[in-house]
Amino acid sequence: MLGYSSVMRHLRVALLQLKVGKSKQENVSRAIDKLRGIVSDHGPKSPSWTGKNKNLLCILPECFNSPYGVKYFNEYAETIPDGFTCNELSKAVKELGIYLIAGSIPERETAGSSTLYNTCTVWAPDGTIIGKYRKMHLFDIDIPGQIRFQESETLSPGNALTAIQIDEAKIGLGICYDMRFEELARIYRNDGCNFLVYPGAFNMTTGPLHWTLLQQGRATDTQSYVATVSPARDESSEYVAYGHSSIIDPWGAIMVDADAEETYVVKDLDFGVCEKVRAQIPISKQRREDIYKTLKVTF
Ligand SMILES: NC(=O)CC(=O)C(=O)O
Repeated sequence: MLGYSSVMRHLRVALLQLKVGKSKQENVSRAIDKLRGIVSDHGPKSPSWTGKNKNLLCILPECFNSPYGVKYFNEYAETIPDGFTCNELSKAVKELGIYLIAGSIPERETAGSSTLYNTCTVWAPDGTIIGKYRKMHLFDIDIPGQIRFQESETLSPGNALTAIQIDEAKIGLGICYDMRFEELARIYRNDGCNFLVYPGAFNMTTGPLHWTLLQQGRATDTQSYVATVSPARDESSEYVAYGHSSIIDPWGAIMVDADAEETYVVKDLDFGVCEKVRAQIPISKQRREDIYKTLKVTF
């Protein structure tokens, strides 16, 4: 019984920090080629498979089929699940036998509609979608002289949380700017999640300051694993992504940081660690909901 539960607690996770360019077809086929490479080196039939894992979960970056910029979203948007990108992903996960959190793509609500979202789809090895999440907090910031970005000029916010179960991992989804909102992570934690996944594309202003700090914060708050997946840094693009796709463990320690170039990283996550941290530092039982609820904010 002990052996069985320890087998089931491990999930192998691969983050693909993809180079994203202007051709949608090339972006999608490049992602799928890279996934083939990951599966051949780290999938269940590879020599590196530990025997502890049941499944391989691969994760793509935010906006992996389109340049990240408000002027591109309408041109690149597709309906889900019948657009080009979803068709290709469905075939790929079936061929490769993997779970896939497909970063995000610009989504058109229905054919002919002008309503667009920044949307993450989650795929099972049988080629079906098992989750869909629309970015809830839009990235609208203005730091004079550094960066102004207003996703709300072309995108609408999603209004629903999405959690999915893969083996022992209960995964709460967010996209990039969502990581700044601790309430979202708290709701996922309260709902039993032990893994938070944020495809993201921070930039060269906010990335060095906040990217790792926020992930460590969310991991420490929720005593969960946190993974982020960014596009690779491309100094020649209009929006320069920070890179540094990472996994943070439930203690808040950095397990892996992919730096800036196109690459992938693979880690085996043991969800027994969440239980240990939660038992040893039992903050979720020590929360003073009685005070938080009645506290009058006077400022
Ligand atoms: N791109 C984003 O959604 C968020 C970001 O870059 C930031 O919060 O900084």
